[in-house]
Amino acid sequence: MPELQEKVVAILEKKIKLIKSGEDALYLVGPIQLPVNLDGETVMFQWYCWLQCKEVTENFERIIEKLSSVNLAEMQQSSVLVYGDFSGSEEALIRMHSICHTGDIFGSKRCDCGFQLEQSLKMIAQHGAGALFYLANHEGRGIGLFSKAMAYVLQENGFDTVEANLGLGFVDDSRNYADAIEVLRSLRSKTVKLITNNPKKLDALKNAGMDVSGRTPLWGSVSEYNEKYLQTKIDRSGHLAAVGGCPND
Ligand SMILES: Nc1nc2c(ncn2[C@@H]2O[C@H](COP(=O)(O)OP(=O)(O)OP(=O)(O)O)[C@@H](O)[C@H]2O)c(=O)[nH]1
Repeated sequence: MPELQEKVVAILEKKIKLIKSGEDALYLVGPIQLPVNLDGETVMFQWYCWLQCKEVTENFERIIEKLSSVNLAEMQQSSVLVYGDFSGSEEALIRMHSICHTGDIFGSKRCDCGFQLEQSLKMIAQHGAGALFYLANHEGRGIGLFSKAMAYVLQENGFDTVEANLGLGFVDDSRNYADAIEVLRSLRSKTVKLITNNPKKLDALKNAGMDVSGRTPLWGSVSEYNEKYLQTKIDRSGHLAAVGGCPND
């Protein structure tokens, strides 16, 4: 093996972990220090990214070798930002955040995603220990970005968010949390509290056998742009309204 490659493998081997997920492998790389700007303050998170692969091996050299020939930029990879003593602390707050190109990146006010992303990082840091999973294959509640654009066109023509997904031949919500749960399991075995208004996320964790102590709701402010979207979440998607309604609260 050429000297440069040997050096690369020696460094990376110490930072890669194999996690089995059914028949497949999840390769988790990290922790990597990530200084994040939260309201002008620099908050240090530990960042991990994972890759799902058919090949299950602890010979990480093989995985590293393959990277440059697989066009990973054309695919989606998810990651997690961890704060504090995540494995050891008694109480940890977690957020399973579904990617939202328009809300998280552009700051669109049609949804509450950008607000929830920033706010949950602040809540985790304030709490002292926790993790935000950024789930990159969840765009549009699982329909993908192009289809979400189509759904937005339908919404501009009177459809609500659920009708738009159904009208395009999708189910309302096809998100899967299995990978993220495996990664969570590898980082923490103690109880977690979930930041969400969505009971399906709680169920996904509980059904996978995770020890979930409850949830912390997170609603932003209502505006003329997101009013219908937020109301549809409560009326049709089963989200728990800001006041009452959740036995875990
Ligand atoms: N199909 C569709 N997806 C949307 C729309 N607006 C936001 N999203 C996606 O919805 C996902 C976020 O889901 P939400 O239902 O807002 O919230 P949640 O994640 O289920 O629940 P919380 O944990 O309470 O935030 C992200 O993947 C967004 O890309 C929309 O109008 N149509």
